[in-house]
Order: sequence, then structure tokens, then C-alpha cells
Amino acid sequence: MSKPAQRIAISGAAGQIAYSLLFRIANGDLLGKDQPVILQLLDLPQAQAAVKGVVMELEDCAFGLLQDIIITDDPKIAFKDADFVLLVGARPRSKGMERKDLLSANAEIFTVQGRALNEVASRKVKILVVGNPANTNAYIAMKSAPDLPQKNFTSMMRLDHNRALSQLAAQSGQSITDIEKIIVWGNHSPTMYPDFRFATVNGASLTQMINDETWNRKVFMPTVAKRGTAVIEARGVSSAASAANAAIDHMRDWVLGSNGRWVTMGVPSTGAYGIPKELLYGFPVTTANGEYTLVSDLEIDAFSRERMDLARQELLEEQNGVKHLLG
Ligand SMILES: NC(=O)c1ccc[n+]([C@@H]2O[C@H](COP(=O)([O-])OP(=O)(O)OC[C@H]3O[C@@H](n4cnc5c(N)ncnc54)[C@H](O)[C@@H]3O)[C@@H](O)[C@H]2O)c1
Ligand SMILES: O=C(O)C[C@H](O)C(=O)O
Repeated sequence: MSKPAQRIAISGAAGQIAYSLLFRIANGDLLGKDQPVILQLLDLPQAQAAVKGVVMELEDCAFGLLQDIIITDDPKIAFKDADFVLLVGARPRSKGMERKDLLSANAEIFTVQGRALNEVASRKVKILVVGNPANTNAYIAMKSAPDLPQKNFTSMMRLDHNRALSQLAAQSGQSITDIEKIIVWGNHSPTMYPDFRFATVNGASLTQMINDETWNRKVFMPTVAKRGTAVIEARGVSSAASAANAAIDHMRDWVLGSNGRWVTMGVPSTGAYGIPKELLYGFPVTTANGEYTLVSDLEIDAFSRERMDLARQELLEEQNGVKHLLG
């Protein structure tokens, strides 16, 4: 007998990330090939026709795991009893626009959606915020949902993690699958701090293999931090398939476990590494049995402290900018 279906709510269902995400979820890439799913799709009233078109295509794939699809413009319908929620819907950054410009417009969306989650979602719901500015949007949703455990709210730093992994593999000539223990600290913004000081390849130090601090600081770190901008410059729109892929990686590892590997998740700080409590910050974690555990007690040198504090400061400023909305 098949497992009971899990309810997965996705906002921004007519958007370009969702266009990649929905088909992969329905194909079992997120929860496994034996887990039936119900998709609960949220988008704005003016996007409902486009969502219906996407649903027609989902139907035309004849996915065996896809049990039902709900389409709505009401967050309370979309999030009802949801086991997993991917908050993708937001306004994407266009050429020349900084992420901070998006803060106010998106803050209102995430206040409303946080309240709806508080009211109707499963009490065990796992939430991933993708829509930018993702860390602060996740903070707003979390603060708007006081009845849900704070640890259920996460923001997406996995695309940055995957970008770092790919750059390190190219530079070192090592296989992506052999590289472990990389971190992207902080905010999903140019202040992020990609850090491979602890990275290993089959147990050996990757830092020693690369042995080029100038490359680290002048090439690697800015390449990873500005990759989103580079994709926008090249495509004219922000990354979509790679963002959807990272969202799947993030959720799948959270649910099914990372098998001891470090992954980067934006999670509410509990005060570790000098990051103020509740700030949604990129940390290294391992995941098992549906829970994440912080990788603790890593040595933070002076350069790392400086970089980590830069992201902390930016996030505090973003938090301050939305304080009035949180009552
Ligand atoms: N964290 C990351 O690593 C990362 C990576 C890439 C993109 N992003 C962000 O993801 C978001 C979505 O990107 P996209 O390319 O899919 O954008 P898109 O413009 O193609 O789609 C966004 C969708 O969200 C919908 N939407 C807007 N407001 C909504 C609301 N209040 N409720 C429900 N739906 C709403 C829009 O109607 C649209 O269909 C953007 O904010 C983008 O910056 C984050
Ligand atoms: O910076 C953006 O808006 C794009 C996105 O967050 C990305 O990292 O690709």
C-alpha cells in the first residue's frame, strides 16, 4: 500500500523558479520516488490563468506520485495542513536593482503569509523561503507565526553553497562529490562569506591543495557572492533552474538527511558564533531524522570574524527596516 500523500505548498507558482520546481517535486526528486504528493499552488489573482497552464502541463506529464493539485490566490487555502512550504513568490530583482530595494515590498507579503502559516499549516511544517531578500523574508514570516516552532523556518543559502562547491571543484580539479565541509556564512547577498578553511577531499585539506589565498579572496569569494548578479546580467532575468535545484537539495536533505555531510542552511540563530538570536543566518548544519544540527565550535579567525560580522550587520539593518511591520 502506498504512503499517505504529503501536502507541499508553493507560492509564486506561475513564476520561473516554480516552472522548474513543480515538475521535479511531482517526479519525486524532493521526498523520494515512493512518496505521493499533493501540490497546493499559490499565486496572485492576475497569475491564476498562468498557474492553470502550468497545471495542464503537470497533468500532461502523467506523474504517478501526483495525487492532487490545488490552485488558489488565498494563502490560507494554499497553506492548509501543509507539511512543506516553499515560499518562492516575490518580486525578483531586475538589472541594476539592489536586493535591499525589494525589502519593503516583499516584507508585506511575508507578514501576511506568516500569519496564514500560523493559522492553518501543519504544526510540523518545514518552511523554506526562497523569495528575496530571503533571510529577512524568512525572519518576517517566522515572527508573524508565533505558534509555530522557530526552527521550522529556514531560508535558502543552498544555491550559494552549490555555487561555491562548483567553483572549488573547478579550481582544484577535484570531483564535486568528494568535496566536503564547505560553508557559506551569513546573508544571501553580496556580503555572504563562502568559507572553505575546513574543506576536505577524501579527508585531505582542500585549502592546502589549492594553497592560494589571493585566489580565495580576489576570485573565489567575489565570484560566489556575485554569481546571482552575473546570471541576471547574462540572462536578463534571475537564476531559475539552479535556484529550483537548490531548493530541492535543501528540502530533501532536511527531510531525508545529509548523511553526515555539512550543508548550508539559513536558520534562526540561537546565539552561536556571535550571531544575535533569531537572525536567519547561513550556518553549516548536518541533517538527520527530519532535524538540522548546527556544526558548532569551529574556529573563527580574525578575517572570518570580520566577514561574518559584515553579514550580521547587514541582516540587522534589514531587520530594523521592517520592524514597523512586525508590531
Ligand atoms: N534565495 C535564492 O538563492 C534565490 C535564487 C534565485 C531567485 N530568488 C528569488 O526567488 C523569487 C522568485 O523568483 P522567480 O524568478 O520565480 O520570479 P518570477 O517573477 O518569475 O515569479 C514570481 C512569482 O511570484 C508571484 N507572486 C508575487 N507576489 C506574490 C504573493 N504575494 N503571493 C504569491 N505569489 C506571488 C508572481 O505573480 C510570480 O508568478 C525572487 O524573489 C528571486 O529574487 C532567490
Ligand atoms: O540576486 C538575485 O536576485 C538573484 C538570486 O538571488 C540569485 O542568487 O541568483
